[in-house]
Amino acid sequence: MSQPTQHVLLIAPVMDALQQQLDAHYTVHRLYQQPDAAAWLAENGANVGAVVTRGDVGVTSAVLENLPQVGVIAIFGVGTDAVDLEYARRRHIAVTVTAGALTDDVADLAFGLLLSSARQLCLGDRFVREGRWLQESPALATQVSRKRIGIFGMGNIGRAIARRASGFDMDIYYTDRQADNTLPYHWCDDVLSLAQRSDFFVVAVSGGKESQGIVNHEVFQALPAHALVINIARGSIINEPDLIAALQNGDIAGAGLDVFVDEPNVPAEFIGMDNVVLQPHVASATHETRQRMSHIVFENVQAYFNGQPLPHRIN
Ligand SMILES: NC(=O)c1ccc[n+]([C@@H]2O[C@H](COP(=O)([O-])OP(=O)(O)OC[C@H]3O[C@@H](n4cnc5c(N)ncnc54)[C@H](O)[C@@H]3O)[C@@H](O)[C@H]2O)c1
Ligand SMILES: O=C(O)[C@H](O)COP(=O)(O)O
Repeated sequence: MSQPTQHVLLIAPVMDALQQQLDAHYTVHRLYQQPDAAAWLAENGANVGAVVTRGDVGVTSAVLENLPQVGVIAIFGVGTDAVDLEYARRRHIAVTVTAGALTDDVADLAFGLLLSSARQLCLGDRFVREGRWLQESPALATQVSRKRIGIFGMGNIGRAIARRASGFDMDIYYTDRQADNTLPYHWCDDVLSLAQRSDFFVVAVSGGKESQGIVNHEVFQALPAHALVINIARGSIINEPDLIAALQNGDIAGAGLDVFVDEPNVPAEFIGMDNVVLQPHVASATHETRQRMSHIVFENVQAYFNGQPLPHRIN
């Protein structure tokens, strides 16, 4: 039986420690460093056994077309929206993710954004640094405890956000593809009815074609004017021009955003708004979690080349 080739194709940079570990065990090719990626793929693609990529970058089917022997796509992350899973299935290419490793950190950042937005932590910080406290009183902010939180997407991260919200005695509403009757939270039939019941509206649904732009003008109209919108999932889920308009028109009170449509480009309108808290897609970016994610990616690549079952396979 022929063994898979021991060549790894890295689509985008990942943690240095993971790159070093891959380099130590395999021949690693960095597609993002190739001046002519198409020419490189045509010449060398046949050798590649494993693809390593990030959730936000994925790998195109056009690249995979050039990799006839590839058997695994190991994603450093949980988002699969940048990989055509149907195509991978047809080609019998396994897909692995780092599920479980990042859930708590992402939920923590969602809550950090929620608290920062409601309690105006960034404005308070600026107020102290600029010495304005010496001359004026700080502004009042918005209470979080006992308010209503609407969670769009009750998957691993949505559930972890709900657990945190329980600690704040919040009233928890959610929607997803289907209700989970084992959950002690209020089910909403759709995203609009969720919006109507949300003081805080948190986007934790997966990205991809099905959810693209689903949080749009209609949703912003359904939200109360005091609502704050938090997004730690994917920029593509929110219609960004609609969100900007809703903020400009006062249809909602503010937003806390870790993800954007065209990262790392962030619309100038957001940058100019004091009621928007911005983060550079760092929800899983702690030393502990990124190490765990690296370990999982390596484990899967190693299992593949050793002909063993892949421990974190989803497709
Ligand atoms: N900001 C970050 O750094 C970061 C980190 C990790 C994950 N993420 C994003 O967060 C997303 C959620 O992660 P997770 O671990 O909770 O995933 P998950 O698969 O456990 O949960 C996703 C949930 O969304 C639901 N869903 C998907 N499409 C839907 C639709 N159209 N309508 C209603 N519900 C729908 C699914 O049923 C599922 O319950 C990921 O897909 C990823 O894109 C972002
Ligand atoms: O780098 C990223 O995109 C996140 O840290 C993790 O990826 P994900 O959002 O696809 O899970």
